[in-house]
This record gives sequence, structure tokens and C-alpha cells, in this order.
Amino acid sequence: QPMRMVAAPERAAPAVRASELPAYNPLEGAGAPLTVNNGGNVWVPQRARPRRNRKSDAMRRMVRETIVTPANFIYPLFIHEESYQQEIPSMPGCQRHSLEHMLKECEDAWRFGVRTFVLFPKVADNLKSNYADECYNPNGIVPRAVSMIKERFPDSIVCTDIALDPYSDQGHDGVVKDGKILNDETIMQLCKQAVCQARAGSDVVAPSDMMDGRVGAIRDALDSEGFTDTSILAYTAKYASAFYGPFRDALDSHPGFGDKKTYQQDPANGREALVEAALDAAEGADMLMVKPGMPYLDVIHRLKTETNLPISAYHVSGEYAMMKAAVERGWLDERAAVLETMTCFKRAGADIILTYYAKQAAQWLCEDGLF
Ligand SMILES: NCc1[nH]cc(CCC(=O)O)c1CC(=O)O
Ligand SMILES: [Mg+2]
Repeated sequence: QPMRMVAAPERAAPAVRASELPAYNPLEGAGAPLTVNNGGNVWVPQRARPRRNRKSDAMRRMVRETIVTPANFIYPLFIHEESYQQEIPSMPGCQRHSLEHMLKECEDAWRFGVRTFVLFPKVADNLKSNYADECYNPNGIVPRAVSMIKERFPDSIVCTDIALDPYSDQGHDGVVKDGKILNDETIMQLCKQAVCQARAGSDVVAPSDMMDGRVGAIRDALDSEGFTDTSILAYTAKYASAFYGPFRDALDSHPGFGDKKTYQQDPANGREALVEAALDAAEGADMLMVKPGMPYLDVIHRLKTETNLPISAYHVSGEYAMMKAAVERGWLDERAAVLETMTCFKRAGADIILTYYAKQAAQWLCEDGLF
């Protein structure tokens, strides 16, 4: 039934005394007949009007629950050994950077308040192998990149990914035998990779492989080599997702056979993320990651309520690509859609947001100012 407007009567309605008003009931106005108040205005009697807290920009800012700042972002950078920048067609606006250009990119983001970077290497095919031994080469591209950033920006936080896939000739996150991914053999390699990166100056190592027990093993390996201050950002709830395709284009790391479902989580499972979170926390993780981001806000929220460790959302390559594609078609307002997405990650419980939009979003936040 549509509500009918009632014409105001000729004479003003008699004043209503407070004592005559019914007991407070915030829902009372719903469906109540329209009347006219002492001001002569149409009035649906109701005391609670949530719109009052939205009535001006200043009011909205005063009551805002969630504020995203550039310090919350982790900016991922793809690097390669070449001296040029290479566009990644499925990730418009992202490139494989030369090491020199990587520094320029850090500097640009730094000016907008971004302090944290994570590195992903595109490795040449002739350096790839089943055991991925290149991953702990002290002269490999990642250790060199880490020292370059730390030298230029000593106050930055440099994160490095721990996983074999960029260095694996099979495109898997572990050592392969008879078509299976070996858990404990892989952990041996991951520990060497973590120590190598810590030695190069990495502030945070981020295992993204999903082998069981690798957080504890990496913690012990770091500690026994004296790297007790190197943090671990564990990819705790990493799902076997269809949204990683553009990242695998960027690294040329598509799995050579099969899929990653025997180690990454089933997207159908939420409670399983709590099992993983309890293990990672017990094994010494400093921060927990949920990946992908937007389709997994419920998982972020559940981890936030179940643990007291900082939570990071990974806004992955496929999420980035689909936003860019809609923007290119003129179907989305990029700035509004991106900033809304970032705010929603934090509202859901993410303290940290790893996103390919980090530099751009930080710039927009700086332009808005006053956050
Ligand atoms: N260790 C692999 C890794 N680390 C980050 C991503 C994907 C990130 C993205 O899509 O942005 C992947 C891909 C995969 O698991 O196959
Ligand atoms: Mg685990």
C-alpha cells in the first residue's frame, strides 16, 4: 500500500503536550498516518531518525566508525631482471618493474604515505626447477631488491613472499613428486628462503604456500640464525581461488599440471580458516592474512573475532582486474569504488590491506585530506 499524503488542514493542529505523547517506541512511526506538527510541517511521529547523524559532511566524519589511511596499505611490486618496465595486460596500470624503476615506484608511493612494500619476482625459465633452489640464492633478484629498498628507505617495511611458485618449473608452491606436492620437503626449502630474505634485510616474511607447519618451522629457522626480529605475516586462510589468474600472468607462474586444491583452502569452507588461524597463531605468526579479499569478508570478520593478532586482507589480482575492466568500460567510478572497497575491508575487520591500488588509493586519501 503506497503511503498517501494528507493535505494540511486550514488551521494548525493543537499543540501536543509532552505528557500526552505515547511511550517511546522507535518503530512507532512506521505506517502511522501522516499528521502535521506545530511547525505546520507534515509529520510522521517518530523520535529516532538515524538520518540526523548523516546530515552534513562534518557530522558524517564525526561519527565515522572506519578510517582507512595510507599507513594501512601494503603495496605489491612485480620485479624482473630486465632494464625496462613491462605492462601486464590483465592488470592494467601494473607493470613488471626493473630494479631501478622499482625504487621510483616506492618513492612515488612513499610521498602519499605508503610505507610498506611486498615484492613478487618474475623469474627467468632457466632459473626454475622442481626444488626451486633459486629462491634462496643470496644474489637472486629478491635479496638484491630488498637491500636496494632498505638502503634508500631505511624506515620502510619491506615484506617478501615465501613460496616456491615463482621459482618452480611446475608453477606449484611446493616440491613435486609423482604429481603430489610434498609438504615437509617444501618446508625445508621455505626455511632456507626465509633466512636468505631476512639476511638481505626483509622486515616481514610472508609465507603464501599453505604447507602445514611452515610458520613454526620458519620461526625456528629465523630464530636460530639470529633473526628474532623478523616478523611473519602468515597467509593463514588462502583459498584455491579463480581470482589469481592475472597474478600468474604477471609472474608467468601458471601451474604446469593440475590445480592448487590439495594445499589451498576450499572456498566453501569458513570454519576451516579458524583451524588454520589457531595453528598459525600457536606457531608464532605475528599477523594473519585472508586471501582473496572481497568475496571473503566473512572470513576476515571471523578471524578478527577469534584471534587478537592483526589481520590483513589481500585484494588480489583478479579483484583488481575486474574493477579495472568495469572502469575502462565506464561502468564504475574508479575512485569511489576503490575507496569504498578499502573501507569495507577495514569495516569487516582488516587492519592491513594488501592491494595493487595502494599507491593510487593513498594519493586519493591524501587529496581528500583530513582523514
Ligand atoms: N604463492 C603464490 C601466490 N602468491 C600470491 C598469489 C596471488 C595474488 C594475486 O592474485 O594477486 C599467488 C598465486 C597462487 O597462489 O597461485
Ligand atoms: Mg596452515
